[in-house]
Amino acid sequence: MEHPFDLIVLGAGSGGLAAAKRAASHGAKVAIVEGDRVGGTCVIRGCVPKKLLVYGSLYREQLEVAPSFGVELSDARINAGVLLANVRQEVDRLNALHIDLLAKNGVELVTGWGSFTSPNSVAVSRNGAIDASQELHGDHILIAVGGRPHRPDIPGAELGWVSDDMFMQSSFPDRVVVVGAGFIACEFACILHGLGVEVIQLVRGDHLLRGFDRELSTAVQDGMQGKGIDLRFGENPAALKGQPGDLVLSTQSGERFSCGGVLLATGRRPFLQGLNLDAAGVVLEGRRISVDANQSTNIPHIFAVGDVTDRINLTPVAIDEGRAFADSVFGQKPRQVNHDLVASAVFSQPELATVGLTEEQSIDRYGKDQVKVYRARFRSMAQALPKRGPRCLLKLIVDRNTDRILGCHMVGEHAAEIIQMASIALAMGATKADFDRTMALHPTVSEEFVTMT
Ligand SMILES: Cc1cc2nc3c(=O)[nH]c(=O)nc-3n(C[C@H](O)[C@H](O)[C@H](O)COP(=O)(O)OP(=O)(O)OC[C@H]3O[C@@H](n4cnc5c(N)ncnc54)[C@H](O)[C@@H]3O)c2cc1C
Ligand SMILES: NC(=O)c1ccc[n+]([C@@H]2O[C@H](COP(=O)([O-])OP(=O)(O)OC[C@H]3O[C@@H](n4cnc5c(N)ncnc54)[C@H](O)[C@@H]3O)[C@@H](O)[C@H]2O)c1
Repeated sequence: MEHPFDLIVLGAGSGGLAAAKRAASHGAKVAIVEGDRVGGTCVIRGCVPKKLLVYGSLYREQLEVAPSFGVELSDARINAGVLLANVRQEVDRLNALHIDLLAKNGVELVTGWGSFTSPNSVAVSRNGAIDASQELHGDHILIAVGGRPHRPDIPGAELGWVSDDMFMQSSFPDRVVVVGAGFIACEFACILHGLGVEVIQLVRGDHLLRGFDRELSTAVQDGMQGKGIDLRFGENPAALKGQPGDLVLSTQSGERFSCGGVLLATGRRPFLQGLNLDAAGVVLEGRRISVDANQSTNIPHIFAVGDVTDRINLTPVAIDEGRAFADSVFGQKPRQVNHDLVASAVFSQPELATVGLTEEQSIDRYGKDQVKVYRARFRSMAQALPKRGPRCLLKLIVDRNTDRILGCHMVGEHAAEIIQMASIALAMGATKADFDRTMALHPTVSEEFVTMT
């Protein structure tokens, strides 16, 4: 069979775009198939529009404390509709930019949903119909189809929003119930609260952000509650009733919450619908496509990267996996991705960022006696005049035997920016003595990291 493409990429999101452009730069003939908008989750309905909403949602508090800095503002009003429309405009600009970049890199964009017809061929469908003229053949195929939000299995779940829907609203109602305690639930609870919405957040466990350093998640929790977000622990959703704009969410404990909208932020799952993996012989591990350290599936010329592999579901990870695949297969530069030291942030308010092992993981791995924890908890100088706002928490986890920093964590202003830089030090194997030798930059929040005793 003829193989006109060296590579067919399924999905033009973070991983697929990065892989397609890198493979083309190595001289490969590449087609990328996208059923929705080029840019994928991060650009269209994830990181980018989310962070823009975070920026917008920070203003209300800044305006509230402005008088303590001598700035008198009257008649300030929040118009979430304007913010949402501006965010969508920026998303449109980035979508066009990514389409343009594909053309500039010589990657052929095929619009439609890809579906395997054999291990080397993909049919493309548009509006539910397969375009027979567009069966693509490729020597290599990369599956980069990402994930989708997962709704809980409760009656009326379809009445709730998932994160995708949040960006398409024209305004937000006065009262919203957020279900979940992970990244998306915490980020949107804070965005909505910042935009003046009354937020009730239902958490099925007893704390937010499971899997993060416990002390840090408690600091976020205290900060969010301090702002007025109504956190309800031990609450499981049971049913959703009503109509758009006028909903009642009942919980298994018998509570009923009336609200204008419900955000179901209850996790994401790999999006495998319509891929017809059987025709390619690709096997699944549970709900994800499992790959080896070279991003290869059980079929040697079929690879997968990003959220569909459900490893670390973050944009920079998907991008690096895509590029490592392309460098290895088409660039004669074999390399594997290091998934061990991936910094991450929750853009909640207060913000949390982290790199390396949590205190709990360090103790599990090395034992309590070998782990020393340094922490600083304080109100930052930015809060001195307003006399309000959550406290910062900075934390270093150190291996007593080697003095190496195992984890560096922070809740507070600019946490993500600070931890991004700290992650370089950790990747280089920094010790506590290295941090201590570093002169503090004063007055900053992060200087505490180099003065902890
Ligand atoms: C609300 C939200 C906020 C986020 N914030 C952050 C953040 O701040 N930082 C961060 O690092 N990560 C964040 N993420 C996670 C990040 O967006 C993902 O990890 C990343 O986009 C994964 O990239 P991907 O290439 O695997 O998949 P995606 O970006 O999801 O791209 C997959 C693409 O494949 C397409 N597709 C699916 N099936 C087919 C098919 N059969 N044929 C053709 N095309 C197909 C889809 O339409 C999609 O465009 C966030 C996610 C969400 C939902
Ligand atoms: N800042 C960032 O980097 C960022 C932001 C958003 C999303 N993401 C990525 O997207 C992924 C998905 O985010 P997410 O927040 O949807 O998932 P998550 O896994 O972080 O959180 C899901 C939450 O839903 C709860 N939950 C699940 N099923 C439930 C049910 N039936 N009833 C009640 N609660 C239920 C879980 O207990 C958990 O608190 C993240 O893991 C992350 O990789 C990253």
